[in-house]
Amino acid sequence: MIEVKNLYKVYKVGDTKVYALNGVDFTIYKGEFCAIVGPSGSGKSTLLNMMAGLEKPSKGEIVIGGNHIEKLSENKLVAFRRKHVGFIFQSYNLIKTMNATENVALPLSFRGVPKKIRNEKALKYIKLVGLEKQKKHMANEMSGGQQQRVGIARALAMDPKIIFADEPTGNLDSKTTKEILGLMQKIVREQNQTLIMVTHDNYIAKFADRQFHIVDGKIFKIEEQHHEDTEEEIRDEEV
Ligand SMILES: Nc1ncnc2c1ncn2[C@@H]1O[C@H](COP(=O)(O)OP(=O)(O)OP(=O)(O)O)[C@@H](O)[C@H]1O
Repeated sequence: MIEVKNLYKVYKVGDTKVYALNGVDFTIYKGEFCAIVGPSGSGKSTLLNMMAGLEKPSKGEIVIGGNHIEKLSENKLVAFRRKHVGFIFQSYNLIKTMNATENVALPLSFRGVPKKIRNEKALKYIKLVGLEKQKKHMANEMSGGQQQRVGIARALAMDPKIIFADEPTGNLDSKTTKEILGLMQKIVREQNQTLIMVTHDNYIAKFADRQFHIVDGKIFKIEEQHHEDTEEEIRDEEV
């Protein structure tokens, strides 16, 4: 699904060069839930932004579904993101004066989907994330965990090939964090979606099928997680 080859991103700060990405290589397969995990400043957001086509690499290749996205023009990148990519943010970014279902339906209206179809679709995904009872609740009448479920439903309703999540549970308590990560695992499995999550937290990264550990702009370890074992481990650990 995504091939990253020999990827570099160098920022110039005054006279010095910051190597935010320093030769990154990996492949992510369709249907995988991957975590990019590393400390603050290690290059996680830079890597995510590059894979999502939000920033251009200094060197290297990013091939998504056969397309070299580092070679696309800005207009083509916008079209690529609209068609293939979904985002889940830490801060949810919901419209406060709209209810849960309307928030999920909104991006579909930008795509020109007729009202009846977008409402049906929005409701389907609201149900999938377990919010049927709250479907008419305004965004600001919901808990953080419920708002993040709406954020997940909103990303999924666009049928993206790839979903990027940047610290998606950053504002949530430990119980809700587990619920949201469990939901993300379940959805990736059921819908055969590809999900890439960025986090600084090793515990959170364990919910992914594979973890890419990054430090100083380099991937130094790729770890596979067998979730039958993880559940035990996770139960024993503090969040
Ligand atoms: N626009 C920029 N200009 C200059 N340096 C940048 C820029 N963006 C990022 N950097 C530098 O690149 C490195 C990687 O930053 P990045 O934001 O990717 O790290 P991160 O792992 O996502 O950190 P955090 O967890 O704190 O968000 C850091 O040293 C940062 O200071």
